[in-house]
Amino acid sequence: MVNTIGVIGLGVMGSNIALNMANNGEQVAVYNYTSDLTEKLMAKLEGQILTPYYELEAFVQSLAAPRKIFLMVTAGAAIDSVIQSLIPLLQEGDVVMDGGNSHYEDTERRYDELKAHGIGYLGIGVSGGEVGALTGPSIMPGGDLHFYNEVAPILTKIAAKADGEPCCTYIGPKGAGHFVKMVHNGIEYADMQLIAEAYTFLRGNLGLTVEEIADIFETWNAGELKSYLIEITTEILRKKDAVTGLPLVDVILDQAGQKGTGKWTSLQAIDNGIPTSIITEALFARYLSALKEERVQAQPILAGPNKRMQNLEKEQWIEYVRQALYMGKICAYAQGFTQYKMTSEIYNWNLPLKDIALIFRNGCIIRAEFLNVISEAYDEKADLANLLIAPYFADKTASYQQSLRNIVCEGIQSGVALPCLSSSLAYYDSYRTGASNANILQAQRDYFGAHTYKRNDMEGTFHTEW
Ligand SMILES: NC(=O)C1=CN([C@@H]2O[C@H](COP(=O)(O)OP(=O)(O)OC[C@H]3O[C@@H](n4cnc5c(N)ncnc54)[C@H](OP(=O)(O)O)[C@@H]3O)[C@@H](O)[C@H]2O)C=CC1
Ligand SMILES: O=C(CO)[C@H](O)[C@H](O)COP(=O)(O)O
Repeated sequence: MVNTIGVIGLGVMGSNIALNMANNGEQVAVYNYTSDLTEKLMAKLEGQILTPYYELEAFVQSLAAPRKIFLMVTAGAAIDSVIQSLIPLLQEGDVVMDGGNSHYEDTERRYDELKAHGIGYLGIGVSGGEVGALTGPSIMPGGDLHFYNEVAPILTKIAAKADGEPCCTYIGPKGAGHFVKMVHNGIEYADMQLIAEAYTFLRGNLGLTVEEIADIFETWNAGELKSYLIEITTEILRKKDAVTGLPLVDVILDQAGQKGTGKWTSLQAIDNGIPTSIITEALFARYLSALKEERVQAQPILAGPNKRMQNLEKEQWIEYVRQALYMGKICAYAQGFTQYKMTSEIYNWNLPLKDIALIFRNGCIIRAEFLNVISEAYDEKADLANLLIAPYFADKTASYQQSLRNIVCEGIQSGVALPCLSSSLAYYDSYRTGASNANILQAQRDYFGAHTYKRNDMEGTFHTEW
């Protein structure tokens, strides 16, 4: 049997990626290091042909040369372990692809190791969740272009399509693909948290029911906020708990999980001086949510504002929330794309920002109508410093900033935390401030540590005997 591609790791994502490949005409060999998942997958096949292997060597030998192997295993040590088992079985020219959420620096290390053996290594960001893996994810491949070109016919076939184009494009060398996926997830955290805050305001400050909010989200999803995350949140809000009959969201414990990619996004930004405050606030919101017991204990101890809740005019304030959410989203994506731009310059990756926006239009978790305007902004000016100053976004924020101010002020006055909406406004206001207060910081640093400062009226470095 000669298989055209092999998939290792048959969990949630790997089994569906393998089926997606088979549905697109590939002869797919599958292997999992424990046999249970392989048997489970083989039992649920509906006409698709996958060929299972229970020994790694037989799996590798079944593949046409040069071999193409797609890993979809738990990120971290498991990937290293699989790679170490594969190396003695592979030949020069074979290509190993890692489709998991690996840290891009791990990908660079693995790339170097496999390159020394003449084996190609592609770090491939895959987004779309369980369903996307089967029906078409967004795919972000990084590594050597000639190795990408060998697997591109398969990857582009299995990818989601937007306007008939595959949501898969070559991202850049070495770890660039996994880097782009990592920041995608950071943006995802911010987008999710912004939606959660809009929900909080509609529910708490406007007193709307979960069903009413579902209807509002459905309406929003027909306009400029149209996105997968708004769409699924509408469905989530409509779901009733089978046990209590309550909206399911009302019985879900308010402690958010996370698997690390959002944290890595913030750490990378902090390490490299990239301002991603909204993304990081979204991460911290998850961390604070995890302190459930402490929050419950603090609730009766800590005072809130004296001000009583205002009776807000609903229709008007629903529109403010919509505009505030859109504006928050613009600021969060501006931060994520700034992280792409600045990191691309650090590594000399030449990341294709316009194409990244294009491949995010379908398949991935942050897919949205909005990505069309982002791609247009980079089409007009490839070296745009920040999305906020692109004409479309400058006009939009000019129209919507007052709504964001209204919502943030009302949240502050009523004692409702809106960390990402507030952070969006602070980012917007800071970015549009030509003369900031960093002069005070520089003076303080020079006062206590003789760190010196620069002047805005003459060249040179100065120190004052304060
Ligand atoms: N779920 C999602 O929505 C998305 C996930 N991802 C990423 O894709 C990757 C896979 O995720 P997912 O399919 O959800 O995870 P699962 O937990 O469902 O699957 C993990 C797979 O890795 C295998 N595995 C675990 N440890 C080892 C090991 N030491 N050696 C060999 N194989 C091992 C597991 O085999 P066994 O069960 O037999 O141990 C299983 O096949 C992760 O990196 C994840 O972050 C990316 C995009 C979306
Ligand atoms: O990559 C993904 C989506 O794009 C995965 O679903 C990932 O697990 C999401 O991150 P987290 O679990 O930290 O919320």
